[in-house]
Amino acid sequence: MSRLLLRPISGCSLRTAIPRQLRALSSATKSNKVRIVEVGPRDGLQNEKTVIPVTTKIELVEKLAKTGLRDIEAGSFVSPKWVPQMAASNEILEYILKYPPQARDPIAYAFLAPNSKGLENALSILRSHPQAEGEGECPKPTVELSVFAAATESFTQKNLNCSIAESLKRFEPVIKAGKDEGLRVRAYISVVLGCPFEGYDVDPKKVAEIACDLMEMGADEIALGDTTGMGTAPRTSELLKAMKAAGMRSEDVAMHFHDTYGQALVNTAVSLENGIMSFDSSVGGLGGCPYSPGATGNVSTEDMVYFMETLGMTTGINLDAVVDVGEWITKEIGKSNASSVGKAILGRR
Ligand SMILES: CC(C)(COP(=O)([O-])OP(=O)([O-])OC[C@H]1O[C@@H](n2cnc3c(N)ncnc32)[C@H](O)[C@@H]1OP(=O)([O-])[O-])[C@@H](O)C(=O)NCCC(=O)NCCSC(=O)C[C@@](C)(O)CC(=O)[O-]
Repeated sequence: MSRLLLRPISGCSLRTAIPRQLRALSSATKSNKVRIVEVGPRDGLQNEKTVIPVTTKIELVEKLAKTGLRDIEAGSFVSPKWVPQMAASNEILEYILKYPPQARDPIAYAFLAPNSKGLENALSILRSHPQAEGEGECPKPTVELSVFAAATESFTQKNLNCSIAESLKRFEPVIKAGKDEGLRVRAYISVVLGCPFEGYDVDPKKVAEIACDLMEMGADEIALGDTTGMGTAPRTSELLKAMKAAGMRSEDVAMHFHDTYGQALVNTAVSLENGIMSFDSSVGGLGGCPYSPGATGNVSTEDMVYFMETLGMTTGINLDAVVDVGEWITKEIGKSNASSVGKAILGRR
């Protein structure tokens, strides 16, 4: 890895600018198609203190849908007392079902649900709004559900007001009902590489054990959350080895890196080397978890797309279009654009 240098040649398109040695990493993987899950409308906005109008959130989803992204996490059916910013998620889901955003490819819109109440709120909307066909050539969108566990007791208490065991007991019927409804279900595990309350002392075997439990309950995918951004390359590698040793397949795992310590792309490279092909990111680097003090945003989608494409991976995402969305949303909510690639491209225009 350390021998791989990123030196795009000015004036060339990204694909032709990729130095040959950089292709080594992508050719080490089975396919060069990588899945990027945009979490900006949910993880990116949930921690904002000023109320963001639902019209802005919908506009964000619509703009993202036009960039080639095929997975967009659009909201969260959690208690509004716990996370007030996500209170209008019902309106976002209703809008998506009634007026599917214009998109070239089918898009999966994901919503978090921490318990049966969240699930029922989401399902009642899904049942009362039969999904409209996409307009014209636009394909029909799908809706997915995400539950969210954590690897430490302290974080689980702060985030879900219960123990790890209780949270898993709650998720079982949520996952089952989601699957019975024909929905794809993602299961997050937070603080897998560091906890704001318990520090670096997170056992990779415990993470793998929780992952296996969630898969046995019927989850389609495990998203490993480095909520605090405390992950490092060796510890990411150790975690993924523990997942493999527990029988988890790399195709069932997605990585969700926050960039608080600037290690997200290094950890992404380590994950690629371990066969992971699904990564979360947030436009403009928006984000932070309300129950992880000091945690900043996810790695930005702009940086992730640039990183992947310069490795010779295919994302299907129009980088320039994402850069525009990142600049628009950060201005709209009065934040500075946290994407290095976004700022660099804007600076060169
Ligand atoms: C799970 C609870 C509800 C337990 O919270 P609780 O207070 O123990 O719940 P409760 O069952 O006692 O209910 C309390 C009140 O909330 C209501 N309620 C209960 N459930 C819901 C619901 N689903 N939707 C709407 N309302 C709900 C319920 O009806 C009741 O209302 P009241 O009678 O007082 O008027 C709470 O802890 C909660 O909502 N937590 C969510 C916290 C959260 O959203 N955190 C951020 C997402 S996780 C994350 O960001 C990490 C991730 C995924 O990005 C990955 C990573 O980076 O690591």
